[in-house]
Amino acid sequence: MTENPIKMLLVEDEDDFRESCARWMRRKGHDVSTAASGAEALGLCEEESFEVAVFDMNMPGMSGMELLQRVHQDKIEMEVIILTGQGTIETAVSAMKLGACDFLSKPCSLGDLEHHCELARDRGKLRRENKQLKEIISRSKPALEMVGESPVMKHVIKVVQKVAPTDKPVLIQGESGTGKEVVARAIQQNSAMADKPFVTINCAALPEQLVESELFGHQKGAFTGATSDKPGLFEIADGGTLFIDEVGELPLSLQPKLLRVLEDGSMRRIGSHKERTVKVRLIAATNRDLSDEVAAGNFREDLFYRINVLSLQLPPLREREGDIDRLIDHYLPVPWHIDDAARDAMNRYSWPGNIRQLINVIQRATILADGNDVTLDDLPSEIANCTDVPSDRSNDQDVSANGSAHQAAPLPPSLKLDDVAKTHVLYVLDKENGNKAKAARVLGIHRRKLYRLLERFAGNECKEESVSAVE
Ligand SMILES: Nc1ncnc2c1ncn2[C@@H]1O[C@H](COP(=O)(O)OP(=O)(O)OP(=O)(O)O)[C@@H](O)[C@H]1O
Repeated sequence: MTENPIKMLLVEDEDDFRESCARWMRRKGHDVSTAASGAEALGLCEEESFEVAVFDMNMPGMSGMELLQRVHQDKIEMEVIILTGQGTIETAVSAMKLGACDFLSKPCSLGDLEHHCELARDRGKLRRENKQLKEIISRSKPALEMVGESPVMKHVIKVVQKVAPTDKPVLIQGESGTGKEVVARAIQQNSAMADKPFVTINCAALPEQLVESELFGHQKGAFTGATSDKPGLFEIADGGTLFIDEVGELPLSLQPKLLRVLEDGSMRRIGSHKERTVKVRLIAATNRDLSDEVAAGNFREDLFYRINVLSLQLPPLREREGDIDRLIDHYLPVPWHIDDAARDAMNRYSWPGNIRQLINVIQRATILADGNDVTLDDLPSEIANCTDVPSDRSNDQDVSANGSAHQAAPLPPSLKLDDVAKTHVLYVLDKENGNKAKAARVLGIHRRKLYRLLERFAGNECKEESVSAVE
């Protein structure tokens, strides 16, 4: 009995030959399905996936070659061996061109058939792994250095080291730009799955309809535009880690499907009846309070408990004592310097966009500065003119809405609230290079609310324009 059974499909119209091959392969421990025609074989391929298929070339109705063509067209993934009574070089070449991986002439010994099937299975496995690696390389970035020696960050690093070796789901919560993805990668790098896929998806960055197809894949024809079968990220991450960013944005309608795959690893591509099993460690992140979302009915309670087995709260940058200086030194390229006044201003500022914002400010400063010295003049005015006292030195300060110790300079009373909001929203959008999902996260509002605000601002502008035109 083999220790490594092949899941295979044998398509042969001659009943005796088909059944004797199948019996022999089953006795060897392989998982064999049989079909007496091409049409029957295609039906089976819709229900199940196979590692290897053996097609007889000469069958009434659909020939082995036509069947191979259909498999190729429908992008059914399996290794195909063609079996023929008249093994000519030309037929072999045509079959290979159509994607067959091997060719066997009848009569062949059953031992030969098994050997060729094993080779095909191994080749298919390598091909899939190769494809998977390419996907992962194109999606993933190298592990990033976690800068931070503040007591709160030392605590975070300790928790990361504790949770990483388990294969349990982890929920990372924290404001936008605090490094949730960096921490997710650190967890994966310190886990037993470090050399396995790390695949990411950001639910806020994708339209609702696309999230399901990205996560679970789809079958050809499942919806307009589904021109071929596509594996989902759960399949791509199989054996490794899936990082779902902004999990709070996951449409309510999709949440049962996520719960199911987390519970028993089973899932189906959109439009497919075929049940697939995956083993994936989930790391989810959110900049919202998910328990509030549960209370508001936007997030299923059972899913919340499922993903919140281990949780980690990332502190905002303003609460990381001493880390602003470390991050400035880390991100300021050699041979740049920053003067004390600029450094102090950066230490006073409350960084609503956290580390991401700090990196942008440094990049901007190195573009604007003369020579290699960053001064106050090279910082955005809200930082250069910031009069805040850093949170660690301001226990008796007022606490602003975003939790920072904040004493904002009063604005001229003549300003309308809408104008202030518009200026701030457009400023953040500009900072995020027009990326609305990111801007919404920095602003702490839902993406759809940002769209509504932008529409309103655009509407106001139109009204203003038409008013001045009338005037
Ligand atoms: N501890 C850290 N040390 C150095 N760089 C960091 C650290 N944490 C985050 N960064 C950098 O800050 C930027 C934002 O980090 P990241 O994308 O992980 O944040 P996030 O919390 O996932 O943001 P969002 O909620 O917007 O998705 C990245 O460029 C990342 O490399």
